[in-house]
Amino acid sequence: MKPMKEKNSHCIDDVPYKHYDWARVVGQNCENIVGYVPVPVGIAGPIPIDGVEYPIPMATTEGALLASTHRGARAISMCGGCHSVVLAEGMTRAPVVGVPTLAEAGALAKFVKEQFPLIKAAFESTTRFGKLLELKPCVVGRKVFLRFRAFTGDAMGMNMVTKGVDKALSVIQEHFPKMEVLALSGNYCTDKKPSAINWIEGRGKSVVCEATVTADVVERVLKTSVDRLVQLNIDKNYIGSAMAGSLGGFNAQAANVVAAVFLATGQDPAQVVESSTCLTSMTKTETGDLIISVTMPSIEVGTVGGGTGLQAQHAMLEMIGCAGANQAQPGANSQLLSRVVAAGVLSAELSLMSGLVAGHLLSAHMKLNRKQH
Ligand SMILES: CC(C)(COP(=O)([O-])OP(=O)([O-])OC[C@H]1O[C@@H](n2cnc3c(N)ncnc32)[C@H](O)[C@@H]1OP(=O)([O-])[O-])[C@@H](O)C(=O)NCCC(=O)NCCSC(=O)C[C@@](C)(O)CC(=O)[O-]
Ligand SMILES: NC(=O)C1=CN([C@@H]2O[C@H](COP(=O)(O)OP(=O)(O)OC[C@H]3O[C@@H](n4cnc5c(N)ncnc54)[C@H](OP(=O)(O)O)[C@@H]3O)[C@@H](O)[C@H]2O)C=CC1
Repeated sequence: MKPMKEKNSHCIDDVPYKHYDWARVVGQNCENIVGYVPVPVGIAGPIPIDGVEYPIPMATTEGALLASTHRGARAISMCGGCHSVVLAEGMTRAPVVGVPTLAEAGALAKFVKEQFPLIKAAFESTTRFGKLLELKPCVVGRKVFLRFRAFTGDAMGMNMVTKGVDKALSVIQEHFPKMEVLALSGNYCTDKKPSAINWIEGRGKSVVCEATVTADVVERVLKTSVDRLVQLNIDKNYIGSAMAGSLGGFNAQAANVVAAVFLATGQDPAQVVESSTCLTSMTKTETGDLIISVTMPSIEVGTVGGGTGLQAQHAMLEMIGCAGANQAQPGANSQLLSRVVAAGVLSAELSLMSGLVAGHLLSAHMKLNRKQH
């Protein structure tokens, strides 16, 4: 396959297109191709996560972001690393269907709960790896939203789940012949939009990551104090975000790391919306050290499918040690990637919050994020 370079060459001469594996791209990743847009990629860390060191690959054009994440990772590493827990996982898809009466809407909601095994079997007949975990109905007048939640192994799972849902709906329709599928996605999923449902119930991987950073390292590496960090976390990430009416934005810069790791590892960049919802917590221990954690209920990542098979993105996943499908334990690779994302966010939160307390944000960005003319 040759890209459409010649056709549009009057305006896209500077867009590179050579030396790219187009055969892999076509039919999976892009249409109307004119080339590719190179984005610089760097590596923060490594950072020990649950006793093993991992690099954090990040693609970005924001100078100071890698330096900041690296500093946070270094401070955490000096104190023994971080710990993570994947609390839950499950990709969701919620079609909206219409029925002729409210009574039928109620009956449908009851049916999907009572006949879950039947629906699960239909869903799982479409995939080797997908496992339907839950089906939550939401009745609004004569419309019913059906939020399917499934384990998707090492895939992020949107195609997989949508395929399974389509099949499940055809089985439900046999029992509700007047049911009309209005759309395979009814926004109650919720994919690529801010929503309280993902923040409260989770989507993709729900991960918490924590580290204890000694007061000495806070002072030497981060140039601030535990007390000042804890206080700013309350003022900025809790009170400031509350006053702004924030939805899952109780953090300083989670989206910075999520976006950069997503680009570097072939994730769907639009899912940064919900994947970067995060609450950053900071407390002081009895011995005066800092406990910092990030709680991230909807990290949507995969190590197979999407852009994860592209050469450079695959190489980044290989470097972490989670490329492709985990044959021994499907899902273990994508879980590891979600923990690396959370550890990167933890590092960046620690460093930016320290930079803000110390008054270094502007000077760091003037030095690393703007060319001196
Ligand atoms: C820039 C630093 C790290 C300097 O930090 P520093 O403490 O002055 O630097 P240092 O020279 O003393 O070095 C300390 C460690 O930082 C790292 N480090 C230091 N410099 C580099 C570098 N050039 N390249 C790579 N790593 C670097 C490195 O790990 C080093 O240790 P070493 O390994 O040398 O022993 C610090 O001032 C900082 O982190 N500032 C905050 C900047 C930041 O977080 N920017 C992120 C984007 S802000 C944004 O987009 C979101 C925002 C702000 O709008 C959100 C909001 O509303 O809050
Ligand atoms: N359809 C939609 O509505 C949306 C699609 N997307 C896009 O969907 C794509 C991602 O979809 P996704 O389903 O993740 O990927 P793919 O569509 O690439 O499908 C991945 C498939 O890989 C197979 N597979 C092999 N090994 C494993 C393993 N260990 N674990 C899991 N699956 C394995 C599975 O096949 P099998 O199931 O046959 O067993 C799985 O369905 C991205 O490009 C994203 O941008 C994003 C948002 C919405």
